[in-house]
Amino acid sequence: MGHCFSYPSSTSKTDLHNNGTTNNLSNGTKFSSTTATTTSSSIERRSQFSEAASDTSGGTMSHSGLLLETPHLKVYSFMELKTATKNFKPDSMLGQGGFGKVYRGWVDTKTLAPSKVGSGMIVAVKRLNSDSFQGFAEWRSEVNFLGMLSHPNLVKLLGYCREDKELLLVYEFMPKGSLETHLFRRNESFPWDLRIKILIGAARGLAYLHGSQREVIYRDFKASNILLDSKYDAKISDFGLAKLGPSQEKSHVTTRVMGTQGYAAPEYMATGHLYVKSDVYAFGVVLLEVMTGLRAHDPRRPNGQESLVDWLRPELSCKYKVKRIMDQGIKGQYTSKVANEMARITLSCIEPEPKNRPHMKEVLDVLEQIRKLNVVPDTKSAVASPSRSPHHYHYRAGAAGVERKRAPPGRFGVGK
Ligand SMILES: Nc1ncnc2c1ncn2[C@@H]1O[C@H](COP(=O)(O)OP(=O)(O)OP(=O)(O)O)[C@@H](O)[C@H]1O
Repeated sequence: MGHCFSYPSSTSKTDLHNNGTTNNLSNGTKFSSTTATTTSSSIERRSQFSEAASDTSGGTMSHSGLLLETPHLKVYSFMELKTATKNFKPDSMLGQGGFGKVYRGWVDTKTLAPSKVGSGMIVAVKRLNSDSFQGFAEWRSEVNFLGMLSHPNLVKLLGYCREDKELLLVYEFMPKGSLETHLFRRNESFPWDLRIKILIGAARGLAYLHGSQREVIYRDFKASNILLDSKYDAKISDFGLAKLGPSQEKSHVTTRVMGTQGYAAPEYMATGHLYVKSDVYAFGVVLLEVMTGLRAHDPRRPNGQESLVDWLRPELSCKYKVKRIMDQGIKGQYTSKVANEMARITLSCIEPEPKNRPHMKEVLDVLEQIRKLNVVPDTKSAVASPSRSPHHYHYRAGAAGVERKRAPPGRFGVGK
């Protein structure tokens, strides 16, 4: 056990690693039973918006819920967005999520009015499947949250459209796609320095949400919701499941468990109790994905390995095991110290008990220290595999070789 580390950490300034229990709670087996919660999602959604309304003045009640006043968002007609996307032509599709398709569109840089293809600036237009109640709830949540919040690490919502059954959202365009695409959908391995840069940006975004006047629980943190701008700066997208946290130090109790398989915190799966620390757990899962290059949940893996956390949690506390689980594609781009510090912070984020997890601000501090630590990469391996060098990495959203369309991710608790 000489190589196994224990808590507390001697290097961290923050008190991150003071709980050593490594419990193999299997969220993978639990959530199928918890998704059978009987209360309807409409109740949950209504309570969310009455909370939102109590904090923001000037909302207008539509027949199906509260849409807060968001004066800086542009309201588009369906016709305008049809024009901006070349009639939602399949070749302008950027991607597909559980609730709709995302298209490339063009708008005027100043007025944001739809423009001809090739003039003005590119935007991403999400057209939601409007036939499910959940689709509408996600659309409304997105408009309300992103209409109120603004931060360099949150994707910018520029406008929206609601016309008959059509629900659309217009976002700033993120040319480098999502972290998920880079980690799992490309043959070329994604360089370590970009991975850590992205994690820091995402941590900053989440810390901002948790630190806002009335804390926001994001609830769907995962690699596919971390979008990347031209400099690989991370921006959190998709506020469809976000919730305002409870006042005081209580948890938010949801009547229906929703999220994405592999990322949901055990307390949330088991009880529906939601804390900002539930987001910290999901962040820890993303840390593990970034370290290993493996998906949070993969039913194609052998028995017992489907859930990344359940499978690899024990490996995170032993130095020699950490080395073994690191993504082979980035060998030589990080030091052993970096790998071990990553393992420590990951382990503390995925602590079974929410109160034992660090705050996002602490996670951010640790990641910034880890970035500074990584000054002496193993140059021998970097030379041995030049194609893996960070400088050779290129990506363009929608470019050939990048999967544009995919099966909806394994979200649960929703009626799609
Ligand atoms: N602002 C954007 N700029 C560029 N591409 C985007 C943008 N928003 C979304 N996309 C692309 O569209 C894809 C689908 O996004 P969407 O948010 O609908 O789904 P998701 O987050 O991948 O899955 P789900 O919504 O089911 O959780 C993304 O993976 C990304 O490739």
